[in-house]
Amino acid sequence: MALVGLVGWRGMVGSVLMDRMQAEGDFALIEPVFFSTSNAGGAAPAQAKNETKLQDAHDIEALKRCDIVLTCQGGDYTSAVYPKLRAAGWNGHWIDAASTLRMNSDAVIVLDPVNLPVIKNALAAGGRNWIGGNCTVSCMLMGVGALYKAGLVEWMSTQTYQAASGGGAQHMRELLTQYGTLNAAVKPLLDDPKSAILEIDRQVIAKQRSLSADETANFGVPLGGSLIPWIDKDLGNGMSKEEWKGMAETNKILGQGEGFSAPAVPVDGFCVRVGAMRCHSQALTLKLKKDVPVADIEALIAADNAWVQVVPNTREATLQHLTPVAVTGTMTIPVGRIRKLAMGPEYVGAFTIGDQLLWGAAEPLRRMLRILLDA
Ligand SMILES: NC(=O)C1=CN([C@@H]2O[C@H](COP(=O)(O)OP(=O)(O)OC[C@H]3O[C@@H](n4cnc5c(N)ncnc54)[C@H](OP(=O)(O)O)[C@@H]3O)[C@@H](O)[C@H]2O)C=CC1
Ligand SMILES: N[C@@H](CC(=O)OP(=O)(O)O)C(=O)O
Repeated sequence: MALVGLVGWRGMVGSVLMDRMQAEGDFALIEPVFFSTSNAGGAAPAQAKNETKLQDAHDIEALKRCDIVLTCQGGDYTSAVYPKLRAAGWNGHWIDAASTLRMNSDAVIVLDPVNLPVIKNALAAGGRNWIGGNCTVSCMLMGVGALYKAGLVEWMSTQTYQAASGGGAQHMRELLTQYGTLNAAVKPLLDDPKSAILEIDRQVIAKQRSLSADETANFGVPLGGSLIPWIDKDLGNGMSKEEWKGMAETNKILGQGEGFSAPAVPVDGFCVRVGAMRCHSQALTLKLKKDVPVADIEALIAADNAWVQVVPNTREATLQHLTPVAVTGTMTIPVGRIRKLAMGPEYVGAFTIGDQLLWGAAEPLRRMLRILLDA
C-alpha cells in the first residue's frame, strides 16, 4: 500500500480535503503518515493506521519514506522543504495546493476533468510534480472548459467576485466580525421602522471609515459592505498577480501556448474581492471563433463533466441556483446567464460559481492522488 505523507491536513484547505478523502473512501487505499509543523510527536488523527504519531513536517528523512507527499501547508512550506527533499534524492510524487511550483516546466497544474490527457502524458514522461491550480481558474474551467476543449474560444474576459476564504481562515473571521460591528453600530435605528435610512447609511459609512487597524488587519481596508478590486501582489504593470494567473494558468492547464508571453488564448479581466464566504463567482465574456447557437453552447457545457450544471437564463432559476449561498459546500459548478451579447453573434456572456475550497483547492489534489494510486 502506498505510503502517503499528508502535510497541512488540519488547515482550512486540508480539513476540506480530509472530509472529501473520508467521503470517497481514499484512506482504505493508502497508508497515511500525518505530518505537522507545530506538534511533531502528537497524536495523528483518527484516519491513521500504523503511523499513529505526527511526524515533523521539516524532517527530510521522514518525508523521504513516503511514496507520495500531499501538502496543503502553503507556499512558505513548499519553498522551504521541496528543494531539500528533491536534493536528498527523493523521487516520489509531490502533490501541492500552493502556487509556488505551478509554473515550473516540470510541474503539471492538475484539474483532471479538464486536462486528464495532459496529466497522463506527463505521467508517462516520468512527471513527479502535481500542483493544484488557482481557485478562480480551476472553478472557471470546470464550468466552461468544454468551450476550450472544442477549440471555440478566441479570447475571454473575466470579472471575478472572489470570496473571503481565498485569503484564508483569518480573512473569513475578519469579514464576519466587520458585518457584526456594522450591524451593532446601527441596531437601534434598524429596530425602529420609522428611522431614516439615510441616517443608517451615514452611521454605517462613518463606522466603516473608523474601523481600527486590528479590525482590518487581514484585508487592509473594510470588506464588509464594500469590495476590493485587487487580489494578490501588484505586478507593477497595472495588473494584479491574480489577474495574471487567469491567462497563464488557463493555458498551462490546457497544455497549450508558450506561457504568458505567447498564450494560445488571451484571458484577461479584473479580480475583485467581495463579501462572500467561500464561493468564487465570475462573469465571463467569451469571443468565440464562430457564431454558435446558445442551445449548442449549453449542450456542450452540460455534457462536459459530471459536476457542471447549466442554469436556465431566467430570473427564477438564477436566484435559486446561481448564488454563492446555493453552491457553498457542494461539488456543483453552475453556469448560467448564458446569452449572446450585443457586440455580435460571436460574443457570449456567462456567469459561473464554484466552491473555492472544493474544486478550487482540495478536490483536484484528491483526484490526483487517486490517479497515482490507480496508475
Ligand atoms: N485558502 C485558500 O483558498 C486556498 C489555499 N491554497 C493553499 O493552501 C495553503 C493553506 O491554506 P489554508 O488551508 O487556508 O491555511 P491554514 O492557515 O488554514 O492552515 C495552514 C496550517 O496552519 C497551521 N495552523 C496553525 N494554527 C491552526 C489552527 N488553529 N487551525 C488549523 N491549522 C492551524 C496548520 O499547520 P500544522 O498542523 O503543521 O500546525 C495548518 O496546516 C495556502 O497557503 C495556499 O498555498 C490553495 C488554494 C486556495
Ligand atoms: N488567491 C486566491 C486564493 C489562493 O490561494 O490562490 P493561489 O492558490 O493561486 O495562491 C484568492 O485570494 O482568492
